[in-house]
Amino acid sequence: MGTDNSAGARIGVDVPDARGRVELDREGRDLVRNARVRILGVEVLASDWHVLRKTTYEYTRLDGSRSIEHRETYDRGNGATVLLYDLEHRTVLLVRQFRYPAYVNDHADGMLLEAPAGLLDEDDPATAIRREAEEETGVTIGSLEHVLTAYMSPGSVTEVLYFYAAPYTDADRSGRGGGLRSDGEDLEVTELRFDDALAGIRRGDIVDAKTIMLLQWAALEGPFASGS
Ligand SMILES: Nc1nc2c(ncn2[C@@H]2O[C@H](COP(=O)(O)OP(=O)(O)O[C@H]3O[C@H](CO)[C@@H](O)[C@H](O)[C@@H]3O)[C@@H](O)[C@H]2O)c(=O)[nH]1
Ligand SMILES: [Mg+2]
Repeated sequence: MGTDNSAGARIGVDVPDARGRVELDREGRDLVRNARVRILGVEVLASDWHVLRKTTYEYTRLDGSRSIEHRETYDRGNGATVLLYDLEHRTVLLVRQFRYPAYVNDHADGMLLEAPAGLLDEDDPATAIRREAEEETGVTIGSLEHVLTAYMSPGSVTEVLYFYAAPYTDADRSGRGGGLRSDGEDLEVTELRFDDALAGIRRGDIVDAKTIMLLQWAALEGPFASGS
């Protein structure tokens, strides 16, 4: 966390960071829902694109003893994702894109095959996923089904992800997709047979958690469940 040397002001706390944000250290200070947790302090470690905080709290353990704990949390807001499926042709529409965090952590080339997804920004989850599906795949979603909601990495990432499913046909593929070039996005829209996508999980070709969850949901109790 940088400081303004002249006044010792903290960027993103006392003075605006690059995105104009201040008081980023307020998040979580007023949490009282869990009587076993008493928030003692919140420190902003970084505020560039998203926000990394270090929170200190007193925790009452199961045996009644208390301990002081520190947790770093990466806050990039919440997100939404959708499985676009074509029942008649038994296909799904995924996007392939470069994911640096996977690349730096042993993925062969960082080109991950994923369900379309995006951050909510200021929108509600359903509005956000309609926008992202259009931007990333060119599909205009009609009916939309909420499937589940999950914390994807609750040990360190605050994000909650809203999962949806929606049918598509060729006629719904009005745009080109590919994402927003201005945001550095460069996505390849990929239509796969559903069974090939499932096999891709087994082979280790599909390694993105939200995509695996949606495909397994579709096989277990979604549009491609046996008997449906
Ligand atoms: N400059 C800059 N840009 C960033 C940074 N991190 C992300 N971006 C930009 O922020 C945008 C995020 O794109 P979205 O489509 O809104 O989000 P996403 O990365 O696809 O995230 C989705 O998938 C994630 C992984 O499963 C989910 O975590 C997330 O909730 C969402 O569903 C992209 O344009 C990306 O280039 C950063 O550190 N710096
Ligand atoms: Mg995206």
